[in-house]
Amino acid sequence: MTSASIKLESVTKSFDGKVVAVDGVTLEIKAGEFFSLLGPSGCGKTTSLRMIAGFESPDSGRVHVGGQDITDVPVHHRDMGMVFQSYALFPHRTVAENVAFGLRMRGVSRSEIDRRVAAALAQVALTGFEHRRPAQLSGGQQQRVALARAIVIEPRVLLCDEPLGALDRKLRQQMQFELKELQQRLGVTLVFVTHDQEEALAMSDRIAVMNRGKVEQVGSPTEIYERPRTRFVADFIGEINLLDDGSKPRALRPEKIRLVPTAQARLAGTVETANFLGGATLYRVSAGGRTYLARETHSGERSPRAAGDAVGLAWNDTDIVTLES
Ligand SMILES: Nc1ncnc2c1ncn2[C@@H]1O[C@H](COP(=O)(O)OP(=O)(O)OP(=O)(O)O)[C@@H](O)[C@H]1O
Repeated sequence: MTSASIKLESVTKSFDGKVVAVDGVTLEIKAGEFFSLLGPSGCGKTTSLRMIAGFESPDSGRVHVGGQDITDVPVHHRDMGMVFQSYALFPHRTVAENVAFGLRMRGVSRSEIDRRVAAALAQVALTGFEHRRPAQLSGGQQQRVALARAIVIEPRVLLCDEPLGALDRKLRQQMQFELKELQQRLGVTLVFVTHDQEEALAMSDRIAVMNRGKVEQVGSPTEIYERPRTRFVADFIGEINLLDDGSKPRALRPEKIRLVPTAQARLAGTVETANFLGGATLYRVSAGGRTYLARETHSGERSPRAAGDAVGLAWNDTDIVTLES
C-alpha cells in the first residue's frame, strides 16, 4: 500500500456565514504517520477531516495530498478510506458484501474482489466471518468490518472519526492496539479524530491539539504532554497545576509533586481528598491558600494517605513548564 502526505494550507470553513468551524488551519501530515486531531467538542476536528475527505470544501485555503492540490477533486476520486464511530455498515448485507462494496463501485473483477476481500478480512482477524450479517457481530467486530471495508480499496490515506467511540473501555483499549498495529503493518497515513486525550497520547506519532477552530500546538505525545505551550493544551491533556504567580503562567504535572514529611517540604498542607486509581492515588492537597493535585504511585493495596492528613509538598523547579499564554 502506498501512503501519501497531507497538507492543509490556511484552511477556513464557516457554516451559515457565522460559525467559523475551522479558522486558518495549516498542518503538514507526513506520509505513513499516525496523526491525531484532538480537542473538545465543537473545536473543528470533524470539519477538518471532512475537508481532507472532500465532503466539505473550504471557504479559503488549499488541501494537498501527496504533493498534489486536491482542493477541487471530488470525494470519489480521492482514494481515501473512511471509518466512522457509527460503523455505517449495510445491515442486510453480509460481511463479505460490505467489504466488497468499494471494489464493486470501482468495477473490479469478481475474482480480484474475492481475493482482496479475503486479504482485508485476514488483516483485521475476521477470516471465517464472511457470511455473517452486521447484527450477528459484536461492536468491536463490526468496527473491524468497517476497517476492512476502508483498507480493501488500498487507500493512500485512512481517515478515522472517533472510530472507537462506541466501544466500552476495555474493548476500546484492545482496538487501539489493533488499529495502531494495522496502520504500522500497512504503512498507511492515518488521520484520527478524537476528543479523548489518553487515546491520542497512546496511539499517535503526532497530535494537533485544536481549540475553537484553530491549532494550538502540534507535536509528539511526549512533547504535547511534557512541554505544553499554552494553558489550554496543558489543561486539556491530563491533570495540571497552573501556577499563576509570575508574569507568565506556569504548569506542573501532578506526578512531579512529591508528598514528603513537612520538615522537608516547600509547602505544608492538608489532604482534602484521596482518589485511589489502582497503582496510584491522586491527591487534592490544600496548601498556601490553594489546592494542588499530586499523583503518587504506590505498590500497596490502598492509598497511604487519607483526607485530613498533614503532608508536605515538594517539587523540582526544572519540572515547571513556562507557558506562552
Ligand atoms: N453542517 C454544519 N452546519 C452548521 N454548523 C456546523 C456544521 N458542521 C459543523 N458545524 C459547527 O462547526 C463547529 C465545529 O464542528 P465540528 O464537528 O468540526 O467539531 P468537532 O471538534 O468535530 O466536534 P465533535 O467532537 O462534537 O464532533 C461547531 O460549532 C459545529 O456546530
